[in-house]
Amino acid sequence: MNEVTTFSATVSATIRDGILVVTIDNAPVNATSADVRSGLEKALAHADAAPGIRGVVITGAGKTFIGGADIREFGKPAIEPILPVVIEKIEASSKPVVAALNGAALGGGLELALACHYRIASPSAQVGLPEVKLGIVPGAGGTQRLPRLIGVPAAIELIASGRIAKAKEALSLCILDELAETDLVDAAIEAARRLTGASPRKTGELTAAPADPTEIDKASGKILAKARGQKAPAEAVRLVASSHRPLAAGLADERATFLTLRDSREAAALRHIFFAEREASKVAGLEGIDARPVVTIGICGLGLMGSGIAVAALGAGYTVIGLDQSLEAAQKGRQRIIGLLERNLASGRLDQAGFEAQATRLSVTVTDADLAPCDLVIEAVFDDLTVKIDLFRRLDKVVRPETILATNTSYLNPDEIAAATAHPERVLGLHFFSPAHVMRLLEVVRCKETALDVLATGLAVAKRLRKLPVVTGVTEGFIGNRIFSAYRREAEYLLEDGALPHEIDAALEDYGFPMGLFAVYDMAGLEIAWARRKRQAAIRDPSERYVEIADRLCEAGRLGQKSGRGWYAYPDGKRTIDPEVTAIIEAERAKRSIAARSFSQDEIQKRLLNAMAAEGEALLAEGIAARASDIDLVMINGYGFPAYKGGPMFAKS
Ligand SMILES: CCCCCCCCCCCCC[C@H](O)CC(=O)SCCNC(=O)CCNC(=O)[C@H](O)C(C)(C)COP(=O)(O)OP(=O)(O)OC[C@H]1O[C@@H](n2cnc3c(N)ncnc32)[C@H](O)[C@@H]1OP(=O)(O)O
Ligand SMILES: NC(=O)c1ccc[n+]([C@@H]2O[C@H](COP(=O)([O-])OP(=O)(O)OC[C@H]3O[C@@H](n4cnc5c(N)ncnc54)[C@H](O)[C@@H]3O)[C@@H](O)[C@H]2O)c1
Repeated sequence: MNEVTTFSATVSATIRDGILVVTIDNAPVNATSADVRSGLEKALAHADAAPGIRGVVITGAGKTFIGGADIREFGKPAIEPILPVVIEKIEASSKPVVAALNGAALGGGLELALACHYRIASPSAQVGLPEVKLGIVPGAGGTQRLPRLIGVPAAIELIASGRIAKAKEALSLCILDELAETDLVDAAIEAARRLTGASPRKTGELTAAPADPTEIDKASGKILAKARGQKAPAEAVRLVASSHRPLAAGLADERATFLTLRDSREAAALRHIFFAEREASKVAGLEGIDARPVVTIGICGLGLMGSGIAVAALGAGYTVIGLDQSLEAAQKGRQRIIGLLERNLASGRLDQAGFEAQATRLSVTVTDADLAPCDLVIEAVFDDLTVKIDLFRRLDKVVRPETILATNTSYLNPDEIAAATAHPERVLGLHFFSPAHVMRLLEVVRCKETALDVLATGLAVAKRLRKLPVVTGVTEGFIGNRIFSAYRREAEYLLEDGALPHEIDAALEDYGFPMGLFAVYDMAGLEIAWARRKRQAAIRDPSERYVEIADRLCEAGRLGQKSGRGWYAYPDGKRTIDPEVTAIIEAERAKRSIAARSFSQDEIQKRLLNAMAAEGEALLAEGIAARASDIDLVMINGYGFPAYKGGPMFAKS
């Protein structure tokens, strides 16, 4: 058994065939924390001083090589040695240093590997510089070394997008030198021995050929357009595009840029979201509670939502049994689902074998009894309480006692649905967002009676569906639609008070929303909200301010884009300010004797953000939302709130 040398709590090494094999073991993702950096520095010094050591291999314990710098250290005083110093020592080593990527090499992890003299990876490894997703740029040489290896255009695309590349692509890009078909560390030791005595391959000594502006624009154009309003991607492009400079100058510029961005509000917001996403599935009281096994999912109602949910479930490996109310509807639903699978096949998201496997796991029926094998049944039938209650009572008779029943309702009360069944403890809400096979957000609705293991199962299914689950209590509209309603109400107050739809939409788009509220309304259609307002008219609180402008539009047949007119006119499909709408708004103001005034974009943004945050505070006070960051996740992932602003609760703080 080779003797183990410990250099720090998280860095140890053994010597094999004259090669020092250094292992980073810093759960959960081998982030380059201060202890890791210190251990690596000592290991390098040890190798340098030991005549019997001819080379070094650096690898990670567990399933990750290095998940990046330790994000939790950001915003705290730097602890020496800083990562760039460790990386420079690797590159300057007189003995060959080989990176053995046993898993993901991301951010600082890839930057460390780029400074090694050879990079070998397991076929399952992934590489990337995702720093822009945290509002920063690579700060340990990535913007300077990567283009020296793969060229400026390819480096711009990877760094400005922050995307992750699989091992095969990384090899083809020359980020990696070799894929280990056998034991990774054995192959890395062999590589280190081959490099012993040869002149070291120092990435930093390569020269990045200058790229011409057209190449730079081609590599960055779409990425920067999509990242509208964010600083980091543009800074990444600038740093990579100027990587033909001497290395020292490029590294200095990169570090200064990294530090500026790291301390920005945008980076703080994106770090907030990074950790919020991981917090959201941690529900108090579920520790040690096992989820029930789910293999077969029933989906009742194969319309817009049900078909999307079916595609998501098939893609996650579940068997799906779809039920609709007639053979025609069931067949139509099946066709809709197969059509979506065929789109995935055509786009390359699915290969032929995958398509056939998923299609084989789908069956549709009109017979309740065919749902007997289901471990979970999700209903997505008409949003009518009687229909849903009747369905759940029918399901009670055919599924097993441990089968979980979930409702996808947007606005009905899941507690009322649960109360109508024989086993309310097995009922919860799974509120998908449309299109259900695309949108990550999934509100997991905890009903009054929902059992803990049922809730745990909902979260486990959400994770397997690659959704972002956020637990909510029962209230009308749950977290997202309740805040959206408050935000819409405030926007309509602003209309009565003097603003116009295009001014409000411009203020929202200036803030970072991809599309303003009224433009979204026209796209979704005004009739659903109108029908709900008419249903609620009888129970509306007369003391509450109610704006009738939207009712006037609907009464005039202005139901949105599909009717050619809504909050805007759409001559030849182009959204256009419509004086008729302005006249309707002015008439409503006159009815209320409101003296209209103009509003600045800042005033509009503040009023709408305050309305969202106030409703969020109410949701927290009522115990509907467990934490403010959950509310931020819902508004970012379900309603277009710009992630780099952190969400309404973060923005308010
Ligand atoms: C005078 C001197 C002044 C100072 C000078 C300073 C000079 C400049 C120094 C520059 C140093 C920076 C260098 C570098 O360019 C910057 C970076 O590397 S930023 C980080 C980049 N990496 C990432 O963005 C990857 C983030 N992580 C992931 O994508 C995933 O976690 C994963 C690695 C793919 C693993 O995925 P999963 O297996 O699903 O695991 P989870 O995502 O659930 O995470 C598990 C657990 O780990 C926590 N975690 C993950 N990554 C990090 C991280 N990088 N830092 C800290 N913690 C991390 C995550 O929050 C989970 O925690 P838990 O919920 O379990 O508590
Ligand atoms: N549309 C959205 O954006 C959205 C978003 C989230 C949640 N939801 C909720 O999802 C549910 C379905 O919405 P949708 O937009 O998919 O509706 P839809 O009209 O597109 O589909 C409903 C489907 O249910 C079927 N159906 C109706 N009654 C049935 C019954 N008794 N048994 C079996 N099948 C029956 C219909 O034939 C139809 O195929 C609603 O509760 C809605 O609130 C909708």
